[in-house]
Amino acid sequence: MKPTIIAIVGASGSGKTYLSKMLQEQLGVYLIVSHTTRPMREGEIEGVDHYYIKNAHRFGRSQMLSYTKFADYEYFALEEQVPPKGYCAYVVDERGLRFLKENKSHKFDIISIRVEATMDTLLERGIPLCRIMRDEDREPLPLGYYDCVIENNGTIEEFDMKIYETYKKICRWQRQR
Ligand SMILES: Nc1ncnc2c1ncn2[C@@H]1O[C@H](COP(=O)(O)OP(=O)(O)OP(=O)(O)O)[C@@H](O)[C@H]1O
Repeated sequence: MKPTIIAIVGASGSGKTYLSKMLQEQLGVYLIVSHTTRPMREGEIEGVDHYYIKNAHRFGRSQMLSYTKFADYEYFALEEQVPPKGYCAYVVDERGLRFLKENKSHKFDIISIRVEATMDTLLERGIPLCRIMRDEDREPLPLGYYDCVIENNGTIEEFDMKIYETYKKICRWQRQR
């Protein structure tokens, strides 16, 4: 069986990082850490949140699992970061997900999760407006494009529960393949 990549997509501040850390820490899913040319934000850690690099030139496109340019910064992961079997989680944007599905489906099973949060929710959680506005650069995909959609407008406990249920569903699908 091919390795399964759980690709996580959502607006800035919607809860993608939280979801990926839940999968990693509570459910033992391997997490693919992206490389990025974006500067490190306060509180972020090299190798945990991203690998922070000056430019992507020394990495060939053929080595890349997925590549995207977002708000003038490059983001990518390498194919060699995918474990040889089992599940891994990967936070990507819409362009990255399309690239993955179109170019890597012969090597990996790609299951996408969309995290949805309203503008009111993002503002209530204190997500800075500049982070929300950056999302204008995104190329939205219809909700039907995703395998799973998680609405994250409630409490963190509700989100935890939805994450757990979604992961169980993905495991069930993969067992039945
Ligand atoms: N249901 C929730 N209730 C309260 N806080 C939440 C909930 N979901 C996520 N958060 C918090 O909202 C903040 C933003 O979440 P997170 O960092 O996971 O977003 P993100 O989608 O990864 O954002 P970005 O793309 O900008 O990195 C975090 O502090 C997270 O802990």
